[in-house]
Amino acid sequence: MKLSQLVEGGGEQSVTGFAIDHRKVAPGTIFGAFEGARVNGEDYIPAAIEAGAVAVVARPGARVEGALHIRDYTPRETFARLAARFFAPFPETAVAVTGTNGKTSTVEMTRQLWRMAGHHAASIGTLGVATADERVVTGLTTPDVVTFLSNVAGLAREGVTHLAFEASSHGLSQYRTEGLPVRAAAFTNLSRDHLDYHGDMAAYFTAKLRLFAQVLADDGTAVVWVDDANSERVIDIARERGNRVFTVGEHGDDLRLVARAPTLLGQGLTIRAEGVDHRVTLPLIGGYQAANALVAAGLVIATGGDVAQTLAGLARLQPVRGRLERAAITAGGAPVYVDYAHTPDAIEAACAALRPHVEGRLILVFGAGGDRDAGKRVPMGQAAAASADVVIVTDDNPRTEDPAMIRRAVLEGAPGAREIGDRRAAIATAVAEARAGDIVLIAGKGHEQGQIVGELVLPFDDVTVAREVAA
Ligand SMILES: CC(=O)N[C@H]1[C@@H](OP(=O)(O)OP(=O)(O)OC[C@H]2O[C@@H](n3ccc(=O)[nH]c3=O)[C@H](O)[C@@H]2O)O[C@H](CO)[C@@H](O)[C@@H]1O[C@H](C)C(=O)N[C@@H](C)C(=O)N[C@H](CCC(=O)O)C(=O)O
Ligand SMILES: Nc1ncnc2c1ncn2[C@@H]1O[C@H](COP(=O)(O)OP(=O)(O)OP(=O)(O)O)[C@@H](O)[C@H]1O
Ligand SMILES: N[C@H](CCC[C@H](N)C(=O)O)C(=O)O
Ligand SMILES: [Mg+2]
Repeated sequence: MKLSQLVEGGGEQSVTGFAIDHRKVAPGTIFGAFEGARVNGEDYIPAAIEAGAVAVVARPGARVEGALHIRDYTPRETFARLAARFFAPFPETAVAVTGTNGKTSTVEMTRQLWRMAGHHAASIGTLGVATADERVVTGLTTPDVVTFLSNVAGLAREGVTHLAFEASSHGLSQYRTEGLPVRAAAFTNLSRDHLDYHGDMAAYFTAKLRLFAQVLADDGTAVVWVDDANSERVIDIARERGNRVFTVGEHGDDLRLVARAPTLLGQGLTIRAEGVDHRVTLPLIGGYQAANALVAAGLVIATGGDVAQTLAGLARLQPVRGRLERAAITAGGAPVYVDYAHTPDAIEAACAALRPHVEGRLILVFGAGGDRDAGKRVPMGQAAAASADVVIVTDDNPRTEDPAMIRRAVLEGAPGAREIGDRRAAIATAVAEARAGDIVLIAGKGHEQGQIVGELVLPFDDVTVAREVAA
């Protein structure tokens, strides 16, 4: 592709790729120079040009000498749109999911439902880039724009026609997924997280709302979990733009959860759609998993899926890695679950999911991450104290912070809790103390394969450790 084909004023040079990191620039690259949270990418413009950049997308005030300056006050957006034109074509049906909790679960379930309907489907999110056959980990929930668009194009080349991806608030505010037509966008819920990055709840919500205000295609559908206090805002935005709105939940108009009854290994759901009641047994426990399954079904139906077939498919959903995953049974006969709850709301939801199955005590092991929203630590402690019977506070990715200080904040919210910093020892204690009728919940790390201490990632997997100490 020639530069002139991408931008007005561009010359006849060949464009060979896109980069947002000057270290990845090769001859023919278009470089995106953005102000970041850590450094200013504009400082690397000379080095990028030295390495062969033919054009630089940057703010009008940036100094660009020796390459075409593509000027824009929101350079990330322009960069993404140009990159999308370069990387296209993409899968014809792409849908996005945002919300504080439930994105990974929903995109995984959407992919599974599409596959059951015979589509070649993929998902992109915290668990990586996944198709029915393989999974490649990217490290971020919403990868950077170049990684994202090149992967999406790669999926299309492999024959993928249906893609569900997670739109994190960081990803939305950094325009990591712009330029790809989004046929349907889902909202799961909003609660406290990431205020270290966004500052306050209003800014955090605004970042998420951009999915509906700007990213969703003009003729796309907003799929909204209506039983969240913040859903009304999402619906208002979609209506103002003239988008179709598809509501899901106990108060949903399109998929109404009429009844939900926990069974030993799952739950019976009655879902009303187009005036007809569909009864399905979801093979997953917990209200939150029912919610995510319904939103996934909403996305599939909103993009052309058959209602009865899609709802019937819910009965065949496979568990999502690290989300209420049953890891082991203790010698005393208590089941041990691993879950990815790392917000106050998620801790409450994960405990509520298990509560109907607890005859004795719910024993919770969890911690809060370092270099992340410090303000969620006390509320996480409070949620734990209110939802579990025995609470053990431990470490979860202290990163560059002092783990004892993180635990102290969590314990402020859960004064009756025990403190065992070493995560393996904490899990071992919970497992040893559990009796028949109790349930152990290990929260916060889910699928994660490491404990991040300083700059080091020490191998650690809650499921494996639970099995080892329960053996
Ligand atoms: C806070 C945050 O979102 N940071 C991400 C973001 O950084 P940034 O744009 O602020 O970048 P910066 O490091 O200040 O650098 C500015 C610019 O200079 C460029 N640069 C920088 C250094 C250099 O030598 N040369 C160079 O060109 C960078 O590529 C960047 O474009 O862009 C970087 C490049 O794509 C990401 O690697 C980085 O993720 C960091 C590692 C991170 O930890 N992100 C987490 C918080 C995150 O994004 N999480 C969300 C949500 C998680 C969830 O709850 O699901 C996610 O989607 O994963
Ligand atoms: N719909 C929901 N309502 C409340 N809590 C939920 C919901 N879905 C998931 N959770 C909780 O959040 C945890 C993380 O779920 P999931 O990974 O699907 O969310 P996510 O939005 O992708 O998270 P992340 O922001 O880390 O990417 C789950 O393990 C569970 O404890
Ligand atoms: N994507 C989330 C995951 C947090 C998981 C928890 N284990 C932690 O490290 O806080 C984040 O980066 O904030
Ligand atoms: Mg996720």
